[in-house]
Amino acid sequence: MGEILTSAQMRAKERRVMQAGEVTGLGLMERAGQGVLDETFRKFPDLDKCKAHAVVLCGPGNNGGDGFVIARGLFERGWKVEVFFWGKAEKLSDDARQMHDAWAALGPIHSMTPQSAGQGERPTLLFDAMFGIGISRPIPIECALSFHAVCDRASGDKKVICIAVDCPSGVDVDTGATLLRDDPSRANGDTDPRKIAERTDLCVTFHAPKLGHCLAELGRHPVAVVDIGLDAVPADAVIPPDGVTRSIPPVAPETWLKEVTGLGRGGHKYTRGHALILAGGVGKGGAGRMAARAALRTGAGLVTLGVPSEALAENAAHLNAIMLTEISSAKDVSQALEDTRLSSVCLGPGLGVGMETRDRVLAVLRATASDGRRAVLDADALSSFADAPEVMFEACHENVVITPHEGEFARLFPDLAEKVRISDPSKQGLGKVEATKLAAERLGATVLLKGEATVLADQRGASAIHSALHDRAVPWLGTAGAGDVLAGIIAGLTAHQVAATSAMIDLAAAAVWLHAQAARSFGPGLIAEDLPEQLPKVFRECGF
Ligand SMILES: NC(=O)C1=CN([C@@H]2O[C@H](COP(=O)(O)OP(=O)(O)OC[C@H]3O[C@@H](n4cnc5c(N)ncnc54)[C@H](O)[C@@H]3O)[C@@H](O)[C@H]2O)[C@@H](O)CC1
Ligand SMILES: [K+]
Repeated sequence: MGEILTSAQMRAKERRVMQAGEVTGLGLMERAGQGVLDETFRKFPDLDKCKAHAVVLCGPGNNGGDGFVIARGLFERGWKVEVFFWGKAEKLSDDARQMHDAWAALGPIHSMTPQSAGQGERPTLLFDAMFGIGISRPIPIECALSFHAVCDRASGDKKVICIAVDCPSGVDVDTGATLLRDDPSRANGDTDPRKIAERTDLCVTFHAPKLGHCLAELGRHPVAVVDIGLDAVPADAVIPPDGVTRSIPPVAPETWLKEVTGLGRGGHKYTRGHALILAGGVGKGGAGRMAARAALRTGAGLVTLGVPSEALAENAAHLNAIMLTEISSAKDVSQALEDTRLSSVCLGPGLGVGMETRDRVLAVLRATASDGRRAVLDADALSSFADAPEVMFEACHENVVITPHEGEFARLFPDLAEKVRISDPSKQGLGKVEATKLAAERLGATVLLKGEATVLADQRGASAIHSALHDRAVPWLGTAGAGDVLAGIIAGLTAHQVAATSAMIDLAAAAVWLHAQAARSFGPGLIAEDLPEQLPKVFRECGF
């Protein structure tokens, strides 16, 4: 699939497929409930050896309808099932009502309160079918407390396995954050009982992951996606292609990588381009050298490191295949870039924060503004504009990518970063994807916001998420200099002539994937210097 949807896109898709007469709401609900059960038994194969006892918490919307299907499915497997319901049967949608009644013919439906839910023996499984993608405000506290009451039942010695139906109740799937009420007595909402996502062991969603499933806040537990028959209508009949956030890597990463980067297509060192990396002064050149090495390992035909005159000797002692040139000022930058064989530029790592760096960035942006050459701005190149981000926005163009971490992002886009911290939708909070898209629009270029979940967006509205979570987690990538290497990989990929027709966001996404793949391939103990050295193995594994 490779697409990540918003809740609105998912609803649009459901409506369209139902209108086309391909499925009914009832059919979707049946498949959804059965799909959750199938995934649960697949992910926890020893369940049949456990005590066959489950609790299902059903809410007032269609998420609750899925819960009644799950209850029936478990009953048919011979499980003891307790169902608690929050809401009124007469207010349920027709579909959920039918599922409610089908369960009522098999077993009792208890009204959901923390007291009632806390009675009895701890079950093996707890299904959270209280609220799904339909919430717009924090969930009732009684529902959250009922969930915890089941988990904390006194009798029983095993931890309850918690399965979230579509999403943990109370989570805004567009942002991945739990919707909380402003409560001054609770600092940062840390102890708000509505944060039930932290107790979730598996989340089973439908058709495609939603944005929040791929972001770190919600993405701490595994997410399974089940097919409920919505592929009958092609996605592009419903959602404009650039409106869909793409999942990186897509289903066939090797083919995608070849297409986007042109790597493995042959050529010689000149067609593979020439990357210029600017490095800092005496004793500050390590970051730039690592970026340069990464650019060379990524396949740039030639790489030149530009350093101030006083740092030439130090760098000469470290470099062999990488060439060295003196760049001591913004004027030198402009002069160097008069050589149009230099096809990409990377600056920021180790450059130092200040006016000098700012002038160099502006010189690069001017020189590359209209000739298709690519520029990567990272680290100090970004922080140098903290006082006047609009100066950078003004000079940026579509062949630029900026690669901030959250701190650098907040320096350039303080208003957007602030909104990402707001979890109350009535106060107009923003998800990380939306914030990155707005930043890219403001910048007129590609923004790559680094993190466990890296979010990319460009000036045309395209977006993508690379989620290094669960089975793709690489915590050891959080090491000094790893960001410098990423900037270098982008410079290497964008230097190639064959990559000239690829959009910046695609090349940046390919770089993020290669970077994480190199870290995964090396494993724990990784230091940034290992990353470029690991790339040949990654390329070999891709079949280049
Ligand atoms: N045909 C469909 O639309 C399908 C929907 N499915 C399920 O349906 C879910 C979406 O259903 P709904 O749109 O009914 O939404 P939800 O079931 O997520 O919840 C919405 C219900 O809760 C109420 N509500 C929302 N926020 C509340 C709050 N903070 N406090 C109290 N009540 C609140 C709403 O008034 C509504 O009754 C999906 O997550 C999925 O689980 C699946 O069955 C697949 C098919
Ligand atoms: K749920």
